[in-house]
Amino acid sequence: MTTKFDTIIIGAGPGGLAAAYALAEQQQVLVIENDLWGGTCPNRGCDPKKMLYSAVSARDQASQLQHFGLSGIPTIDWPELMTFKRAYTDKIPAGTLSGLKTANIATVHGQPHFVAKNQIQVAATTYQADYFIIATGQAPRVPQISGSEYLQTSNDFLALPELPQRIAFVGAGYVALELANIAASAGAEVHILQHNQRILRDFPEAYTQLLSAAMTAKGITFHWDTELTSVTKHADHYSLATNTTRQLNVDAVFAASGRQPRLASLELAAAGIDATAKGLLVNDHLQTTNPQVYAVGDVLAKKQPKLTPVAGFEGRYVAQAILKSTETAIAYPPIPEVVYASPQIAQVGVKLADAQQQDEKYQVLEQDVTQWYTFNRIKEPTARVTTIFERQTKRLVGAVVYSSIAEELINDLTGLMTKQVTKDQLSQQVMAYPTPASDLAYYYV
Ligand SMILES: Cc1cc2nc3c(=O)[nH]c(=O)nc-3n(C[C@H](O)[C@H](O)[C@H](O)COP(=O)(O)OP(=O)(O)OC[C@H]3O[C@@H](n4cnc5c(N)ncnc54)[C@H](O)[C@@H]3O)c2cc1C
Ligand SMILES: NC(=O)c1ccc[n+]([C@@H]2O[C@H](COP(=O)([O-])OP(=O)(O)OC[C@H]3O[C@@H](n4cnc5c(N)ncnc54)[C@H](O)[C@@H]3O)[C@@H](O)[C@H]2O)c1
Repeated sequence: MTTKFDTIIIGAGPGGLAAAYALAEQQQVLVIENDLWGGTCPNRGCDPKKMLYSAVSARDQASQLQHFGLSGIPTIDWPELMTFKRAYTDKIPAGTLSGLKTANIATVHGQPHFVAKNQIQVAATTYQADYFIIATGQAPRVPQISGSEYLQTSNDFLALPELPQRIAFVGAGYVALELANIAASAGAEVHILQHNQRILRDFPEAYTQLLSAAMTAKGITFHWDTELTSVTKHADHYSLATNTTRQLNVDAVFAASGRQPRLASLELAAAGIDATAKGLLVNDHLQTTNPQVYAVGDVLAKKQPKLTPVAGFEGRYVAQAILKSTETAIAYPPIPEVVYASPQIAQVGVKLADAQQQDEKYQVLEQDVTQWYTFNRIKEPTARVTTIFERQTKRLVGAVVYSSIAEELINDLTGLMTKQVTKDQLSQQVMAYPTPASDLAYYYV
């Protein structure tokens, strides 16, 4: 049996779904998913992580305000926190599926593979389309070492019914730091094994050092220059051997050393699509080496950060390209990145290291804002904001924020950057006071 659609989308995460809804107004669209409808972000990523983080950030605020009107630091009840998380995540797959059906988008659950340039097969059915969009995202990469079968991933962490007492994370990127912070706040003994001496390699080192010091002060142990070489299971714990003489005994160990594109089993060669270990190769219109097949989201080999809003932006762009309502190359706006630790680190636009190397082009304003009213009111131990301006135009082109309210501030700064708002224009706007936004003019040169 062959069934014909205008566009077939593989993967029902934020990227695939954004494209599906944008196309469905004018096209017959099929979405194929082989796991959870909704994808990583709402099921096993951003959203459940941040539900756990809600309790952590409330606890952080309470501990900062000890002796400033609050006494007693709340404790985190892990099983209750997980029930709170599940009340959200359990509804995602069915809710996503019903949204697709309401929008008249056809759905198939199963494992697809290409059989020709314009045909894909799921079980016994072959589906044909004018266009395809691959939006299959990434999966955690698990190091292939002796005992790797005992390594868990972020998927497992976000579903832990009980919090293990002693936990190790391998890697010191987004996933390791955010989950380690949650585990430590909830009362676990936490170890981070990092193969070099650098956390969050894309963020400025001066800021990441502040974060690793804050996490160390919270009781998290960083094992620098440490590579996990094997995991051995014992009756009631795991022992971790490393390249150093140190051996570590823990109750759970999580691989957080990066993610890899989910492409196996799609049989890309049958459709003439090229990929590397980093993901699908696309041109600046997000077409793969088969021009009828587009790709969006985390599955791309790209320099932009692999984040939910980026996947959604790409999904909407590809829908426009397929509907012929745009012929121009994709133009990404400034993309804010936030690491939800305690505190948060956020950045957007021109990287601080690049700006510092090009003094003739950029003016950098670095401010320790700890004593400013906004941060003092909530007793932040340390808060920093750096803004970067293009000298010639005086335009705000980049920012870095280290604070528990970095997520709000970086969005405000990203909005100003995207709309190219000058200091004079900003002074024409009245902000509610006192709020983080009412400080914005002070971040301008
Ligand atoms: C722990 C964690 C926390 C995160 N936190 C944040 C955050 O705070 N903010 C943020 O912006 N980003 C965050 N991210 C990243 C974010 O989840 C991704 O950028 C986003 O989900 C990418 O969307 P996508 O549609 O490209 O891929 P995905 O969301 O991964 O969706 C891909 C879909 O394709 C399906 N699929 C895969 N292979 C096939 C196949 N062969 N056939 C059919 N279907 C297939 C998958 O099952 C999945 O449903 C986090 C990620 C993780 C792991
Ligand atoms: N807040 C957010 O927006 C958020 C949160 C979580 C995840 N994410 C997304 O998910 C992606 C994946 O996150 P991640 O933390 O898994 O990856 P990452 O790339 O951020 O970090 C990987 C870490 O593993 C280390 N590493 C790399 N190779 C290794 C090896 N062979 N052995 C040991 N360690 C090794 C790296 O030095 C780094 O510390 C992020 O890049 C981001 O796109 C975003």
